[in-house]
Amino acid sequence: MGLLVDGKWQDEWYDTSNKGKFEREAAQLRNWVTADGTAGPSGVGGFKAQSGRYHLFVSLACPWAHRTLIFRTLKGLEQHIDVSVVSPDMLDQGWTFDKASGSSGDPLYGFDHMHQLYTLNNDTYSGRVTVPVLWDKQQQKIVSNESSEIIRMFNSAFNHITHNTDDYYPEDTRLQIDEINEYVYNNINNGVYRCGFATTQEAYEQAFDELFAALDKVEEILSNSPYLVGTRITEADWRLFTTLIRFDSVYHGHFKCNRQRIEDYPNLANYIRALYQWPSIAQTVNFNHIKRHYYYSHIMINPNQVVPKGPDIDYTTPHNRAKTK
Ligand SMILES: N[C@@H](CCC(=O)N[C@@H](CS)C(=O)NCC(=O)O)C(=O)O
Repeated sequence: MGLLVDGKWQDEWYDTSNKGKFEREAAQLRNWVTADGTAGPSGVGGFKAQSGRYHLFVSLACPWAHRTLIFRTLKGLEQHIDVSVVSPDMLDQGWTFDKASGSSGDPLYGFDHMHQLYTLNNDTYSGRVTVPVLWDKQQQKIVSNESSEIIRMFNSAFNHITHNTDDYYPEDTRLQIDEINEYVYNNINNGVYRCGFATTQEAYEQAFDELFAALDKVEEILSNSPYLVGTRITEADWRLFTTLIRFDSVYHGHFKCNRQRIEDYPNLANYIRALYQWPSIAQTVNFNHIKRHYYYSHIMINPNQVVPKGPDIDYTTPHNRAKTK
């Protein structure tokens, strides 16, 4: 685990010097692929949607990268955007393309490490080397390393190429989607990390209480509504899903999020199955990479790197949720 400082790799754990709290660094590379190549809400223009031009780098373990894989599948972008998978083991060199430990390798440059891609993009980059990364093969540049924005690009920028007009961020519910995203991000998506990476009892307990209050709240919402925002599935559901699917296998034990499991929430247990069983979604979920990454890479938390065998949860069993697109 480490970061780049002026383009040089340094092996360093997260800084929790603010009262033991884990504070996630904001993603820095924020350009947008758009249908016509004009600039998006941030960054510079010049990234026009074209088949075969962009490459997605992901970890199958990472919940943020998982969002982008889900949107690539939902929006029929598989033939238009290739993917490389990093090894689940993120140790002193950060993410690697080591095929022996489960990476698909780097087909573009044959790099060994993800940080080499970041320094190819900018040889004086300072910051964390995170996945996902959306790479522009034409300009040899990182378009974006922010998953919430990559999924918005995938949602609409390539529609004229794929003719898939499914919309997971519909105009009429954007305000509600943004509002629930913010809440779920702070308390659940990032909330589990705030529990797991806290280095004081106080910081952990605060994150823990906020996490379970938020899970109670989404359980309540889902008792009255098929999805987080009304009757249609939206990006808010997919963003929640990638945390829920890792919860019982990893966050409950490794990150000490153990008041209860997702399986113990009646609505969430059914909802997680409805999303898991959504066409082509199960193939984006890899429990081997998920468990291996967290338990083997976070030596600060699990110094002996032993990966638990359980739990044994079957997400293919029937659920009671209506299926409405
Ligand atoms: N804001 C980013 C966060 C991505 C992120 O933190 N990814 C983690 C993997 S789950 C990572 O690459 N961490 C490496 C590090 O922090 O050094 C996004 O949503 O895309």
